Amino acid sequence: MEFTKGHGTGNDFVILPDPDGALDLSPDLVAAICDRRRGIGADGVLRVVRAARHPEGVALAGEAEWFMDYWNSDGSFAEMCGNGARVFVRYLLETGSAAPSGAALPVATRAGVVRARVEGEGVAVEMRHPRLYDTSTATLGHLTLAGTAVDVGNPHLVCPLPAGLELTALDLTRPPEVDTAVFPAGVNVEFTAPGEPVDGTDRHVRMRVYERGSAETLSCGTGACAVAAVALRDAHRDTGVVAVDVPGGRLTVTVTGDSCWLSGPATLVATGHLTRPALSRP
Ligand SMILES: N[C@@H](CCC[C@H](N)C(=O)O)C(=O)O
Repeated sequence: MEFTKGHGTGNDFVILPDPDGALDLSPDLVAAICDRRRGIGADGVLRVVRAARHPEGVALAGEAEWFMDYWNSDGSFAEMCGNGARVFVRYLLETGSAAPSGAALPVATRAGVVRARVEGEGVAVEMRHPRLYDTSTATLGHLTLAGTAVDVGNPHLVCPLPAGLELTALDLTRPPEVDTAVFPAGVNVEFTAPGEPVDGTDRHVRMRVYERGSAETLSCGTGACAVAAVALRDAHRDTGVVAVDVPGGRLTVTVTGDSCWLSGPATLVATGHLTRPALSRP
């Protein structure tokens, strides 16, 4: 099985080309591939399938040639992955699976079709417009934080830290406790703190994230969109440009009345051959 490894601001993925949807990918195999000691190691897997050849992509095949079949590192599915979509597009272009053009490139996902464009070294993806829909809490040990629930195709809970508490002080080695009545399918939890002003942006936020299905990651694109939407709401704005610093770098989110663009670096770092026996785990 051929693979490519790539990342967007440190959110890393194993990319598996499977144009005809012939690969027998299972949760166990995904978890084995993502294992950082016995496998290749990644936050998730991106299977590259023709939309027409994937059961969840076929209805979108008229709009997009390729379906991003995203899996979390524990072998669970997610509806959407913002950094994954940016790396997926980089892969399509670098392998010649899609032709570079002035027009935005459509990609089918479980959350619908997203459109992408190359911006120098980076890739920008037009995401679903974030929808703020509830309030809830996340608990880490003795610390309970209030937050805003945001739908970006997948679920998020954005929790600003109280003044005086630093992001580095949080222990994210364990999952935050969340209200399963509000988040029956689980949730990605972002912890945020304000950043210093950044030229060309309206807001600057720093964040750490505990991802559903992947634990703490260095970056989360949908999470950055959720964080930007909450930052703009808190500034009494509907639109604006927000710099979101994640442990793996900087993402920029541009929210207009009807669109939300996520941009940042997207890089391919290696290709190789995966042997299934080598992935067997005790
Ligand atoms: N890192 C991703 C989000 C991946 C999916 C998430 N863990 C979930 O289960 O919803 C991103 O960049 O958006």
